[in-house]
Amino acid sequence: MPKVKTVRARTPPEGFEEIEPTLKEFEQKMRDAENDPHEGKRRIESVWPIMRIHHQRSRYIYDLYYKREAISKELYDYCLKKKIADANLIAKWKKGLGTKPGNKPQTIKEGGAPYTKNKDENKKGNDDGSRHFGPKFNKDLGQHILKNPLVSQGIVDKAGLKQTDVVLEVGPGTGNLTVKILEQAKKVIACEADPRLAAELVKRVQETEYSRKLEIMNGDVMKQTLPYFDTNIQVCGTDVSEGICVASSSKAW
Ligand SMILES: C[S@@+](CC[C@H](N)C(=O)[O-])C[C@H]1O[C@@H](n2cnc3c(N)ncnc32)[C@H](O)[C@@H]1O
Repeated sequence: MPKVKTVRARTPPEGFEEIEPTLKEFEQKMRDAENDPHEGKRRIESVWPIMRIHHQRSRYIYDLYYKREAISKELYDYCLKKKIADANLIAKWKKGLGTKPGNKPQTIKEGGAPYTKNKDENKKGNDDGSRHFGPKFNKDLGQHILKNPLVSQGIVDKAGLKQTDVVLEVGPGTGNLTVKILEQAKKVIACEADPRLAAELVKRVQETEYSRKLEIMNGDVMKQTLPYFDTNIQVCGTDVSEGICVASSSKAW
């Protein structure tokens, strides 16, 4: 008698049951976002929340595997294969993983950033034992600093700021763009996730005529209760931007 071929659904790898409740929550949020009425909204406004959840779910898997080392390679691969996590997004984040031994560390060189003023004071050792000036960029936070003042000025000019505007700047870094905004606006609320850079920005502006116009919020913008603002300016290199657009859209956008 010929053998009866049975098709068995592949059971998820071990550990899946631990992440399943969170994945179900994401699934529910995604369904809610998809079913949200779209009337009266621009297409991009309807898509933002969906993209945001898509990013968050991929980030969850990425963090579990690469940062927290909490899931196996098998489970990670399964999540990619089942499109629970977006392989393209993860490839992008992986490129920004911190300094690996042997990689050349990046430093902040831009003029005006206080790191370069006193090189001896700022000398720091790297993971690989080499020396460099200033703190390392945290590429996970998309830290690429605007170096060309003409570019910063161009961004501010394009924003068409009024002297009465309260501007929310997300990710001011060391403040190259912030100082240009401060020249044009009534007030800048700058929200920076990296406390080292926020501290540099404080130092840079204190004792200048702009210090009273600048309010610095320390931390992830997505976790803040944002005060009122008229305009949002951001040069953000991370996946938070869609979320911030959503946060901003309820105000001035
Ligand atoms: C591309 S850099 C831009 C720095 C600065 N705006 C400039 O143009 O020179 C992005 C900045 O956003 C900050 N950042 C990234 N994610 C953030 C978040 N979720 N909340 C607040 N700041 C964030 C980073 O620490 C970094 O300083």
